[in-house]
Amino acid sequence: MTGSPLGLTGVGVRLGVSRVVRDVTLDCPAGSFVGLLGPNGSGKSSLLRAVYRALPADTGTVLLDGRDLLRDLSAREAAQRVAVLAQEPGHEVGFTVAEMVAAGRTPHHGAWGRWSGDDRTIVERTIATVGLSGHGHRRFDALSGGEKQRVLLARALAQQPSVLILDEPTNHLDIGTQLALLALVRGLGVTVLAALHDLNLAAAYCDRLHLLHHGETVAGGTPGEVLTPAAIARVFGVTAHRIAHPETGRPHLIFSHPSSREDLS
Ligand SMILES: Nc1ncnc2c1ncn2[C@@H]1O[C@H](COP(=O)(O)OP(=O)(O)OP(=O)(O)O)[C@@H](O)[C@H]1O
Repeated sequence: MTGSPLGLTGVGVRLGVSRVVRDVTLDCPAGSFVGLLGPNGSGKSSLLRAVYRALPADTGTVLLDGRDLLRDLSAREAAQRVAVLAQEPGHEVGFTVAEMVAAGRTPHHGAWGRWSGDDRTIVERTIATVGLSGHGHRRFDALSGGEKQRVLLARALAQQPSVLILDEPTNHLDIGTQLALLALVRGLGVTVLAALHDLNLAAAYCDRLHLLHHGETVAGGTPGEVLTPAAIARVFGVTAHRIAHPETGRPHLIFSHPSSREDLS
């Protein structure tokens, strides 16, 4: 792999007797937004979990800033460099927004380490970045799902990671909040590897895409290269018509409903 912040080579994950990820190789160039696509059960979350070390990879290597993330970095070093925003907004109770975001600093000084002015500045800045200035005192458990995801994004950014991992971060969010969250992440310029379900959101926001099917990468490249009607039919079993988005020119898919598919045949 090159000097990219994150590079996976031949990564495989076994769960019980099942091989759920097989020989995945991909590269996340600095500042890029890389999307992982695939049907339910295709291995997206398992692959991401292997990258952030919540699951063991039984084959392959993951290089982070040139170091072997799975073997050479301590848990704390890995936590300093890889931040995760998962699909379910948290259910943590009793914490304020500021306390939740402050937890992102823990890997940098340990649970009982000294809290510095820099930490405070980083927390305030990341709360502002996600548009929640003035909300630091609010109770996290009283926020809407979209606000919670913004707080959890701020917590991830407060880690000042090399790489941000997103696992279906916009599930359960309304379309306006989905767009706002992805635009926010994209505008940060951080290196992102994200599992996404919505192919059109992936086309709109990702620089590169990798399509997983039964745990294997079946296509990789730009949205235009990956999101072909043939690949969509093969992997998702649906008919898609591709147009250019009228504003951005990026690929945009329109799906046939099963009845109209029958009409077409
Ligand atoms: N603990 C487990 N033991 C055995 N198999 C598992 C376990 N957890 C998940 N799997 C299987 O691993 C495969 C990959 O699941 P994974 O959650 O990684 O896919 P995904 O692409 O993220 O799916 P989704 O889009 O539904 O979230 C699935 O077939 C799933 O049933």
